[in-house]
Amino acid sequence: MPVPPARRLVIKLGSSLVAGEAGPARFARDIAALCAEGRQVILVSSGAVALGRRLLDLPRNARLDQKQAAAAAGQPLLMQAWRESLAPHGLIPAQLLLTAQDTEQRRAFLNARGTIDALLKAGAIPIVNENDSTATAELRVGDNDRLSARVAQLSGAELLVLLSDVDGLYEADPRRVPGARHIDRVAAITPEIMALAGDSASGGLGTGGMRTKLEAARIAAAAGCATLIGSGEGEGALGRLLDGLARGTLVEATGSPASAYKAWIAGTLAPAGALRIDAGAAAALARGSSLLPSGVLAVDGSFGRGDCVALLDPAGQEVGRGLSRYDDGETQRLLGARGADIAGRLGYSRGDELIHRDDLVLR
Ligand SMILES: Nc1ncnc2c1ncn2[C@@H]1O[C@H](COP(=O)(O)OP(=O)(O)O)[C@@H](O)[C@H]1O
Ligand SMILES: N[C@@H](CCC(=O)OP(=O)(O)O)C(=O)O
Repeated sequence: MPVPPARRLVIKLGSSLVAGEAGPARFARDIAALCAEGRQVILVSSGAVALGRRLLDLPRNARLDQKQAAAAAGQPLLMQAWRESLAPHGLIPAQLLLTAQDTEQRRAFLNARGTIDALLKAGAIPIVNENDSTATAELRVGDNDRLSARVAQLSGAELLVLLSDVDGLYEADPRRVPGARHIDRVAAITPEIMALAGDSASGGLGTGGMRTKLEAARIAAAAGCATLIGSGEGEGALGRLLDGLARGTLVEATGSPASAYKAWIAGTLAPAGALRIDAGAAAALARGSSLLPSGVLAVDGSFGRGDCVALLDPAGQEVGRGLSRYDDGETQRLLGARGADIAGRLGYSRGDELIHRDDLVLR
């Protein structure tokens, strides 16, 4: 099965793989090989609850508060296991504990995105888990399949790999129906496809089963990211899956991460304010440039960093919209400034552009 090439990948590893006997060490060689090829790898690792439950001797059917306690005790063990696995390959793990809010609220989303970008630039491997110990019932994503899809969305990944104890989607749970047929490729997550998926049956370690994997694939697809569901069992499983040597289920993406991100800016956001720009700036934007402070004449409305603002030309026509790097007060102080003046005027700089071209959509 040909696997789409991806520069940035999110790889999610289920509890049964990470907190089981073999631990995460068997993935390290394949992760190192991906990095050596110049690919950017973000891991979403489950396992904190299972490891902590063992350490604290809590029952399998623990209450929510006991699971939260288990996650608090297990998370350091999980990171220790990853550190010991990655260090021999010269790789540095970095922990990110996210809540649902971090992936849904725009400012938190952009913050998490910035941190992941900075970690990848510094050569580290971001290892994400949900912040289980403090997330309340209403604020939880609840399973790492969906969390990993949110991470794929916020990091602009092209491929989400869901590694589990099963080599993809079957027409029925193969643990319950031994002769069930394997499905190689899914063009879209329709209700008929969703109906094939059952809950977790992996001896009580996993959360969500195939259902949450398909929900994750649907979120990822809408963000322009394909999903590959496969087995992570055995040495070299990740490499074999990505090389098309082991079977899995590929769920296709709709469009690209960049087009999905721009559609999100253009369609889902109501602008919080507006920037009146001059004719030169409007022409530069049409040529594909970012918006610099020197082309902005006036600031309307009240907006924060990361908020969406409309861009109005001298005739008052909206020529586009984008996410502002500076809030309304900062933007006001930057009117007419050149890049080099920004730090002088504000005492700091978040970059020369008011709106970077990647965060900008023209009408
Ligand atoms: N249609 C299906 N195809 C494949 N697996 C299924 C299906 N329905 C339910 N499952 C179950 O989903 C399990 C994988 O999910 P889960 O136990 O949550 O794993 P993980 O911990 O890796 O997230 C499989 O072991 C399998 O028993
Ligand atoms: N955040 C939890 C994992 C939740 C979860 O989705 O588990 P799994 O189905 O094994 O990927 C933990 O670290 O134990």
